[in-house]
Amino acid sequence: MAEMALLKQRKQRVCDMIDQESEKLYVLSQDIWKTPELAYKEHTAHQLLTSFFSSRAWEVQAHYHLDTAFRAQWTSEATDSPCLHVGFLCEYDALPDIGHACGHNLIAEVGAAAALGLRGALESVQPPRQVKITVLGTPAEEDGGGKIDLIKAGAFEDMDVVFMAHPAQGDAAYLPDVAIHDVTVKYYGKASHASAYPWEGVNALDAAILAYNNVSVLRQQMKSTWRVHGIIKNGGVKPNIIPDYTELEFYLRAPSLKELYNLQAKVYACFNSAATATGCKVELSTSSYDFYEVLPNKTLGSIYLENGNQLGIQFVSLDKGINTMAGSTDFGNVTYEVPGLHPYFYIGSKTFNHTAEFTEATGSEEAQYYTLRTAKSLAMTALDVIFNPDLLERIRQDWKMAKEMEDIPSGIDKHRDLNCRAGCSSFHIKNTTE
Ligand SMILES: NCCCC[C@H](NC(=O)CCCN)C(=O)O
Repeated sequence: MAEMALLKQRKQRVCDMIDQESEKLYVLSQDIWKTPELAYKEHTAHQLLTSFFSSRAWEVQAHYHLDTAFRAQWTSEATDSPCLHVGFLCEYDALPDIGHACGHNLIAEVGAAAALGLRGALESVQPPRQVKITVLGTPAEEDGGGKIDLIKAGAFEDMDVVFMAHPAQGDAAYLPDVAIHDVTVKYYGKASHASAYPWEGVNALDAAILAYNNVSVLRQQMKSTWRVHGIIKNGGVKPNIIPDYTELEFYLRAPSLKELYNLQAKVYACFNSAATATGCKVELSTSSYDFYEVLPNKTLGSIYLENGNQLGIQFVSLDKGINTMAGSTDFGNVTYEVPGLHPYFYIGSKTFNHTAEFTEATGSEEAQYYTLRTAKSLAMTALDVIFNPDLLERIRQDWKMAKEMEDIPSGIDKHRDLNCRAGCSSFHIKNTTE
């Protein structure tokens, strides 16, 4: 009973600590929201966040493996037991033209607030074992996948559990974020005067249209959980010049890597056959890592639900979920490295991510109550893991089982691109350290 009472006290300390910092946390997320920056170019956000932690006596490493990534760390007083390492992730990249329409400014705030709250609780009571808290600033979720660069740099190697949370239309401990593969399709033909001697041309726009229509007819054979969506970025320059170059961009998604690989082969056949039919050359390339699906962790999810319920969160269940199909996130790749939890949280608006209306909602004061409540729930979940060693063992068991369910197709070098196996001619990651 005493232990329970103590834990309750510590959780209250988490909430008090976050409430004490609410003003500064709001300013932090507002300043990020007001200066939307794209993937790998989040220089202002990086500066705001590193200053935020440096001014609170965290050990900060700016430009951590990436120009706009950072690491902030705090370790409790040393005891003789092995250290337990908890990670909180901050995202802060915006979308082109519509700013923070996915609320990554609030993701950063949640990560910062949860870390402050957990540290506050641990400083007020000596934990039974040494605890290290790491806040990782992970740029470029919307385009490229900064977390994967950090995985490859070893940033997650000794973490025991990692948390973040994402704004949405309701609260859910887990949504099935799916695996994704991006591909850019370039067709090369031969220009000619479209009226005088069209027969001399090789029409790259015909190839693009055929490719798009090939995918459209493929849809009737696609599983309902697969997604293929794309745009034509370049369709030619003038009607009287047979296009000698066209460019398309597609995202392919599936609930698992195995299915993504299967889907990719089918869609690549659509692109290649359009080249054959028109006599064009085709080049398939990507500038983003493949994101893996987010592996669920039942134990972490149930602890989070308990803590969220204590704070009055009304969770939606998957069957009545806000949306049983989520998007994709490079947090999925992180869950293959370390047990993780990536809940969704209501921000006071039913508008949809990636819309101008959601941008307004993520910059609103109303979002703050929900954002801080989510941070409290995450930090309280971390406290449960720290003070109940059995939980960590169960979390690890869940993680091992989830990974075994989705053994990555053999021969795929983890966190490289599936393209290597499916005929993609080039794979170049936009990486500011190059
Ligand atoms: N390489 C493209 C990645 C697109 C990621 C993008 N992510 C989000 O919208 C955040 C969803 C959070 N689960 C997507 O289109 O899914």
